[in-house]
Amino acid sequence: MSRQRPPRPLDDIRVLELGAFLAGPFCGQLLADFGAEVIKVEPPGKGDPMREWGRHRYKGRTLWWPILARNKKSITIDLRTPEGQALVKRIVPHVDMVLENFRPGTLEAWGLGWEALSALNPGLIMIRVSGFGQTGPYRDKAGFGSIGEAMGGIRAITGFPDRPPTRIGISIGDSLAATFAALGALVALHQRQRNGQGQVVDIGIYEGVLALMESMIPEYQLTGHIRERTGNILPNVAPSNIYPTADGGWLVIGANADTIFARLAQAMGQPELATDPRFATHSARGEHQAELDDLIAAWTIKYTADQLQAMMDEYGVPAGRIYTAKEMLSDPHFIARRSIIGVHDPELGEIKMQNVAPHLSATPGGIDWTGPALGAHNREVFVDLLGLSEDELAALQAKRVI
Ligand SMILES: CC(C)(COP(=O)(O)OP(=O)(O)OC[C@H]1O[C@@H](n2cnc3c(N)ncnc32)[C@H](O)[C@@H]1OP(=O)(O)O)[C@@H](O)C(=O)NCCC(=O)NCCSC(=O)C(=O)O
Repeated sequence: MSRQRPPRPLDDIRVLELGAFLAGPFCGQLLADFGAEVIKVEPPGKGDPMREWGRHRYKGRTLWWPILARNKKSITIDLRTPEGQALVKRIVPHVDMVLENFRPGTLEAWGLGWEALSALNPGLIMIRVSGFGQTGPYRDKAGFGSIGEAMGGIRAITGFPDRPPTRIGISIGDSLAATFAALGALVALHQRQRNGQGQVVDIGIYEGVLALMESMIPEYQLTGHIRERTGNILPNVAPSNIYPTADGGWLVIGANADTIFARLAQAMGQPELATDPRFATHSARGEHQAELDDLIAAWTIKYTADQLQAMMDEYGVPAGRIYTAKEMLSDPHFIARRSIIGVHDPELGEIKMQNVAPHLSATPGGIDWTGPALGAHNREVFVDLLGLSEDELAALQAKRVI
C-alpha cells in the first residue's frame, strides 16, 4: 500500500509491533495515526485476540479491531519457533522501534530481549508495556488493565461512597499505559537524534494510571487524607455536577469559578446567589456544596436539556449533555471538526470511527485503512522488505512459521 496521501510527521518511522490485546497495540495505533509504518506481528492462524473483542458484530466482524489496527500492516510469525525468532531478527535492523506487551521475560525466553535486539540495531527504541514494568518484585506477574487500575489508584476513587469501587466504562488502564508508551517512544526518538542511541521505554499499566492521580499521594503523606469515591462531585469544588432535566436526562454544569457562578445565578434568575455569603466564594460554595447542588437541581428540572444548554451557552457557563454515540454522530461541532470520520473497509463498507487526536496544523495524522486481514502484508514484508524468495515464503507457510 503506497503512500498516495499528504505527508505525515512519522512517515519515516517504522515500528514492529509484537504482543496483543490493548496495552501495546493502542500505542501502535497512536503512532500509526501519525504516519508510522506499524508492522504488527500476529500468531499464524489465530491472530490477535482483539480480532474477536467488541460487544457487537456486523457481518460477523468485531468493530473494535478495525479501529485498533487501523493503518497497521499485519504479518504472521510464530514467535515460539526458532525460524520465527530468526525472522524477527531479520526485520529488526529495518525498524526504528519494537513495541511489545508480553509478560516481562517472554521475549527474553524467545531470544528477542533488549540485549539481543539492540545488538542488531543500536538505534532501536524498544517500547515495553506490561502489567508491572520490567523490574521490581512483580515484574513476572501477568497483568491486565483492570489490575493496573485497581493498584494505580483509580478504582478506589471511582463510583459512589456507599457502593463498591467501579470500573470506568472503557479499558482506561491499558489505553493510558499505551498513551504514555507513545509519549516515551517520541521522547526517546528525539533523544536518538542527538546521539544515535536507542533505549528501552518501560511502563507498567499501574504507572500509567498512577501518573494521573493528581495530589492523591502527598495528600495522604502530609495530611493522612485517603481520597474516597465521591460520585459526580469534586469535593469542595462547586457547583460542578450532573443536574436533572425536565425531559428525563442530565446536564453537566461546571460553574465552579466566581465569575461563572455569578453568570449561572443570573441565568437562574437568582442573581443574589452570587453575593449570598453561603455561595459568594470558592470556599463558601465548597462548604455548602450539597445545598447549592439542590438549589440548582430544583431549577434545572423545570427545563429540557436543550433549553438549559441554550441558556448556559448564552450566559457563558460550561455545560454539556451526556452523549452516547448517537448524539456524537449528529453533533454539528463533531462534524465541523471531523472528530468522527468514515473509513472504507473492504468488508464492512464505510465504518465511522474516532479520528486522529490531536489535530496538527501542518502535517496532520490520518487514517488510510481499517484493521487488515491476518497476514495481509506477509508478502510485502517478507519478500519486498527482507528479500525472501517466493519459495522460502511458501516453505515458511507450509511449516506454519508464518
Ligand atoms: C496479557 C498477558 C497477561 C498474557 O499472558 P500470557 O498468556 O502468560 O502470555 P505471555 O505474555 O507470556 O506471552 C506468551 C503468549 O503470547 C501468545 N502470542 C502472542 N503473539 C504470539 C506470536 N506471534 N507467536 C507466538 N505466540 C504468541 C501466545 O499465546 C503465547 O502463549 P503460549 O502459547 O503459552 O506460549 C501478558 O502478556 C501480560 O501480562 N502482558 C503485559 C500486560 C498487558 O499487556 N496486559 C493485557 C492488556 S489488555 C487488557 O488488560 C484488557 O484489554 O483488558
